[in-house]
Amino acid sequence: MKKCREKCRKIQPDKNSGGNGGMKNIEDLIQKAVELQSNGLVTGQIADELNVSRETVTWLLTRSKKEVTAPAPKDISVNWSSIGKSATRLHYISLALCDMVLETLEKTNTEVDVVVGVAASGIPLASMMANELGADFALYHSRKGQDVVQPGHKGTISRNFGSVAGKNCVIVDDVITTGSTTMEVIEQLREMGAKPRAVAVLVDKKGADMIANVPIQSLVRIVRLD
Ligand SMILES: O=P(O)(O)OC[C@H]1O[C@H](OP(=O)(O)OP(=O)(O)O)[C@H](O)[C@@H]1O
Repeated sequence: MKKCREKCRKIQPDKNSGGNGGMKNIEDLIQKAVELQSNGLVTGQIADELNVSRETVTWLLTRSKKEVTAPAPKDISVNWSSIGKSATRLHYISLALCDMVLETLEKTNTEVDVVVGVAASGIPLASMMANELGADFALYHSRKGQDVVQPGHKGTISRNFGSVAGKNCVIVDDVITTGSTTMEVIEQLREMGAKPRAVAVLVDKKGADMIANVPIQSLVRIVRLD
């Protein structure tokens, strides 16, 4: 623990931001949405960047023009930059996710062959988890990361890293919002002959136990009461 504290002291607090990448309230979120829009990002990209729904982005951008009368959409903005900024913190979080995945896979006596990181935000955690589990690391580029998404376009496994065919896979991402990316990765891996066995994420905003028959493990699961 002393070693941990020594390492942790090296992590620099963000100036002017309270240490969480600068988004503390709705006004910060609005400002960030406007900034991303002026950098050329479209609604879906801003939504992914802020880990909120498209509807919320539309609301934030309208509100920035002081035009809004509608109440805010029911949504939760996820900012995990206090973890993502530090390899040390990512490492400890990846250990927790490994523990949760192993607990799930023990029930079916399944070994992990490959940890598949979903680009971009799933990559650092997946890489650290693969190291810890003694498994290969593979990288999945989702459809929505493509410049122009046409019907029939598929996501891809990067050839620079591990392959997945015939292997037990654990899929790692940062956040599940609608679950469409997770669904896509599972379906795509199955088409490639892989066996998706578990999904590990930091935050599951959908509150799902399973997606396409694959168990979901999350550090934090959001469950709406309304
Ligand atoms: O459950 P969903 O509604 O599909 O949304 C979740 C996905 O959206 C974000 O990915 P994005 O493609 O924006 O890439 P990023 O990792 O670079 O943020 C996030 O990292 C998940 O992969």
